[in-house]
Amino acid sequence: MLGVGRALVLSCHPGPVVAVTTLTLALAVTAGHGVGRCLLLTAAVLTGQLSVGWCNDAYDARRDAVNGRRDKPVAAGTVGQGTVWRAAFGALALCVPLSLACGALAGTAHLIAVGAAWAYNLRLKATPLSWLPYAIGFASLPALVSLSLPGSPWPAWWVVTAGALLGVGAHLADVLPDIRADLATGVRGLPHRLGATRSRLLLPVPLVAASAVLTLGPQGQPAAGALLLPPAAGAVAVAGLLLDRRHTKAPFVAAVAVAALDVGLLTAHGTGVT
Ligand SMILES: CC(C)=CCC/C(C)=C/CC/C(C)=C/COP(=O)(O)OP(=O)(O)O
Repeated sequence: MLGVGRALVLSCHPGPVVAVTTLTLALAVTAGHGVGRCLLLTAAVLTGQLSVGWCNDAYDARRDAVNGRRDKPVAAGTVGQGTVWRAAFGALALCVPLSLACGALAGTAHLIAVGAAWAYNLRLKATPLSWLPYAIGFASLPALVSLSLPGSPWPAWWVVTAGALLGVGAHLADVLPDIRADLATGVRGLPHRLGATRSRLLLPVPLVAASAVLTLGPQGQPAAGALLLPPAAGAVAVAGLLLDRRHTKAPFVAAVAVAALDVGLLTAHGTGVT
């Protein structure tokens, strides 16, 4: 039983689940939500992320086994594929009412993103549009947080644009370590089509652009400290790329660190998300 629980934790893509859920909580606090609403938003995003992560591992089990992925519990035989599918649908069944409890528009924005992420798992990750579900997913988070405020205000264009750019960066960073193994099993998303070298060169671009949009987008003169954000984002992205020989997840950790810096800027300057 303990073994199955552990395998389910490892199978849900725990790193991205924790990162995306924590960033959403930080955004919710920044937007001025109370404790109860922060917990509801966090629960909606957590269940969505769990459903996406489990669906990904259950669907990819055969491919992961061919690639000898011992880090994948279903492929390694530690947990049954059916168990992980049931977990994915169970989490999705919780995600729907939790999302809609955040508000009809807010919940719809989040559920479109979760649907796009399932479409990534089942089809889009092997197409030139592999980046799109990530862009939709990350752009939906400020939309969920903003539309869940009293009066359902629309999120500011710059926070949605920055979210979409961070999503594209997260996609490039997530795929980089697996490009060769993916190509061997016929997965040809955008980073695979660009190739490892061009994907590496491209990775800092959306991460720096996201930080620049957040710095320059809000009305008024940006604070002097805020102008340091885009170069800092570039430095973090390049550091992630330089460290990836020793730590394959370094580019993804760098992308998450840039997102955390971006949310930190919003919090520090009280800019909010609307
Ligand atoms: C807010 C929201 C809904 C965001 C979701 C964005 C999104 C499309 C996430 C996909 C996450 C995921 C399971 C990637 C695994 O990809 P992989 O199969 O290429 O990598 P792997 O080999 O490590 O499993």
